[in-house]
Amino acid sequence: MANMIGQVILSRRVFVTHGEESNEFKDMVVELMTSAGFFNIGDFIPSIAWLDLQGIERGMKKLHKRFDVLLTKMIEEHTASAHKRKGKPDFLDVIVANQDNSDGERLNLTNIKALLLNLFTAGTDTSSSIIEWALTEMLKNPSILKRAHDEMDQVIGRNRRLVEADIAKLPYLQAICKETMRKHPSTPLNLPRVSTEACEVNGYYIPKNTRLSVNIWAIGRDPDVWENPLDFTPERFLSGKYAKIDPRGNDFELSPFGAGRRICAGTRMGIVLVEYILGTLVHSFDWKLPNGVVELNMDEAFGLALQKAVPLSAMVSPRLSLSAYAF
Ligand code: HEM
Repeated sequence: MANMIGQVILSRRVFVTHGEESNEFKDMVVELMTSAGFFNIGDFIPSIAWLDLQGIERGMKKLHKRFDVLLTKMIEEHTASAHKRKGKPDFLDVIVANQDNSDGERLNLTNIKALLLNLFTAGTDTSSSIIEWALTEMLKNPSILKRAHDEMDQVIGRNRRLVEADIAKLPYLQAICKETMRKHPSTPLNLPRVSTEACEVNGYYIPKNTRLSVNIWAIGRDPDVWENPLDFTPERFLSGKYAKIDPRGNDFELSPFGAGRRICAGTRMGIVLVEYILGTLVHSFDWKLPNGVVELNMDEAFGLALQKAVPLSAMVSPRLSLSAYAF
């Protein structure tokens, strides 16, 4: 995931091999997302915030230093290879070229590092957790996996891998992604908001400066909105009353990317990443539970992102012709 975002932002994979560095990066993102979701007493009783009773601030500062080393290296390497991208600028080239905007404000190195950190962290853990939950649900419901395979065999066949252009012809795959975003939204409480004015919502008075969270997770499981909300039923998005519901911020029943002015900046990219990577994994492999495992653990771990408490383990075997796996 980080490598795909790296291609867009920096024109290169950020981790060349599956080694220590990429594992460390994943652990750092998970730590950041988990710490960001902690209930920090100091946020609610500001007079004792300086005590940092739970050590959350201390931990975040340590993590910040580790991210800083990684981002500094990425930016230095990008600057050194600028000559190779003449006429083909990437995201970071465009940002650097526009550091001085017309309002007289300047984007400094810290701002640019913060932006990269934001994109890498917001884009990786969110997308990968949806893919992991989708595979888990399919292993739990083999008829869904079979229907997805049948659709892919018809549209793509078994002699090549899925390409992005296939996705538009795979409505069942799209429905699986939507159903996963409904039941397992990767950012369950969205990002917090603060009310700039006092207001009333559904009869509740909300004073000015109140910190508010929208519980996307609960909305996705609300029986007043969804029939059998605890079931995993992608078919609900193929026909009938839910068919037109779209996750891109206009239908509030399903808003895994948030909504409004601060909606996820990577909504379109997130959807494509999830559909493409999940589609490729499902199309390319048969998926089975490891020998001896009969029941899947569906527990959720609390944090800013909704991780599986126990990572998915599965057995995969190839299902395409051998040549389809060649690079
Ligand atoms: C399936 C994948 C993703 C999901 C479910 C997701 C979800 C979210 C959510 C719920 C928010 C908060 C929105 C709000 O406050 O209303 C958010 C913010 C954000 N996301 Fe994503 N995201 C995903 C992928 C990505 C990707 C791929 C990128 C970029 C590479 C990205 C970049 C961002 C950024 C920069 C913000 C902050 C926007 C702001 O506050 O202005 N996200 N995302």
